[in-house]
Amino acid sequence: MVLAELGKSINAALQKLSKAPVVDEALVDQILGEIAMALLKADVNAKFIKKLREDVKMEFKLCEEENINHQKLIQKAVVDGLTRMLESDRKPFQPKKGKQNVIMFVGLQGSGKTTTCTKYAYYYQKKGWKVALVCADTFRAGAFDQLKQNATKVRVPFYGSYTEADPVQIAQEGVNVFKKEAFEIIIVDTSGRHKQENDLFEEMKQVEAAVKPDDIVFVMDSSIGQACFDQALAFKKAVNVGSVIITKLDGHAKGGGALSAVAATESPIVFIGEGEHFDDLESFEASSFVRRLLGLGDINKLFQSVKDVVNMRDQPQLIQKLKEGKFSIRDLQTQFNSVLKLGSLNQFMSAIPGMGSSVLSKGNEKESIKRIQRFLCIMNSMTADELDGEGNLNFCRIVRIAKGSGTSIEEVHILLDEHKKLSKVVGNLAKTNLGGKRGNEFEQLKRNPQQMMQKMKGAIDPSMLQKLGGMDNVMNMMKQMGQMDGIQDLMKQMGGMGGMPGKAKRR
Ligand SMILES: Nc1nc2c(ncn2[C@@H]2O[C@H](COP(=O)(O)OP(=O)(O)OP(=O)(O)O)[C@@H](O)[C@H]2O)c(=O)[nH]1
Repeated sequence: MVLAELGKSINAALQKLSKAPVVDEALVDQILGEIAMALLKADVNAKFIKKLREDVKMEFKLCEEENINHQKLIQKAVVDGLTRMLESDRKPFQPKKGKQNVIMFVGLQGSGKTTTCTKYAYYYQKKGWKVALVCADTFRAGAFDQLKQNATKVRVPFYGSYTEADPVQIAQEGVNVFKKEAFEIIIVDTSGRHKQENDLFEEMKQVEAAVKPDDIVFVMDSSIGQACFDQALAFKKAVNVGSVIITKLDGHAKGGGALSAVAATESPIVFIGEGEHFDDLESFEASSFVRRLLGLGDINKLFQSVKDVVNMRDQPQLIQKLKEGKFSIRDLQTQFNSVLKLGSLNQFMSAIPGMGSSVLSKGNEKESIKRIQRFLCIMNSMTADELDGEGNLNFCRIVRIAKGSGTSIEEVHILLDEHKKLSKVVGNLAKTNLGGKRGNEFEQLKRNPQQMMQKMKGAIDPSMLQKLGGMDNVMNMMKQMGQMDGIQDLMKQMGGMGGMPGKAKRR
């Protein structure tokens, strides 16, 4: 069961609450049973599931008599329970600027340790840190070459040896060299090992003693399932693990093992790996993760992605057009090009409440990107008039565009339909004037949620409202947006991105 399926199963169980005429203890027990089954299938440890059931049940009992929305209450209790499971009491290690932070990576063979070391190096290098890599893996033939190639690709200095067989010596020498050169983050990649390999565990302890790391990161492959707990525990017992990185969450991972790793190591998850590229590393925040898992959307992440990629000063014309409710095929083309700049399309899509069902998010990440690329091919085959028009193309033109782009007539129709839907959303949002001439109106509305709700209800197409997860979800988005800086700019951007299935950008 992949993570998205876990989210779907939990949601399906929760939906029953909203359909039931009466929410009583028996129904709650049945729903919790279904959620427990879904979590078990996703490799979540039975002990945690039991605790979650107890917590949710207690929450329900406390409020059973009250006249409140029980579906919301239980959904919140499930979200909170899962979030608590994924959080550790221990604060994640934060490297200190201007200091020499030594980070040692440990993990099982093939867990993605070497790849993750490089991702970690690249992540900090992009943020302006002086980063270096040391290869202390003398166990696996080719490990040094792999790290060397990776380091070269991301232009991070590296240290290793083809001749020296003692990993402890290499680790120590490498760390000393980079410390002298005032590198701020020195990453030590160690040999991968199995739990049973006592010699290698001993070696890991010696490397730890030699380089005295500021943090030890345990890298765990999310697909190893229920074995996670024991494996993580074995590493924790051997060395002072301080952080966890879960890899391969993009694949057919069950994900539940992540919970076990947190419990066994008593250490926080700091990042998750979601692909083989060096920028497929995402900093981890438990509540965002759970909200995305359950398809509830994560508006903070959405805006961060938008802020990361979209420089609004570069798009004044687009913003002006959006204010006026205009959205041409060329605008769609601009947005699709931005989508491809974002780290991950599906991550971005999952941050938009209710957007999981869009044509652009169907299938896996690669399929979605491919679909966008094909849409871009279609748009590249259009004339300037067609790009700047409103998308009312006659059949002859559609046939010509399909032929010219090497796609099909059906695909051109799908693109035009998507564009039509989006233009409608943009038009409706413009009608609300959320980013328009009377900019202060939004400020006033923000202070009056009831009035805001009425305005939004009238302005948004009912089917789009459903896509956005209903009025409550939209209001939640509003609330979250209200707490953010540059809210009006972001609202304008939502006009451009909004409703727009798949506005991710690839860096
Ligand atoms: N899909 C996916 N693949 C990953 C991810 N992280 C690593 N991989 C792949 O997993 C495989 C093993 O990764 P390595 O980095 O070589 O693993 P390792 O733990 O260093 O291996 P040892 O040196 O043998 O211990 C490679 O093919 C990586 O490209 C991820 O987040 N997602």
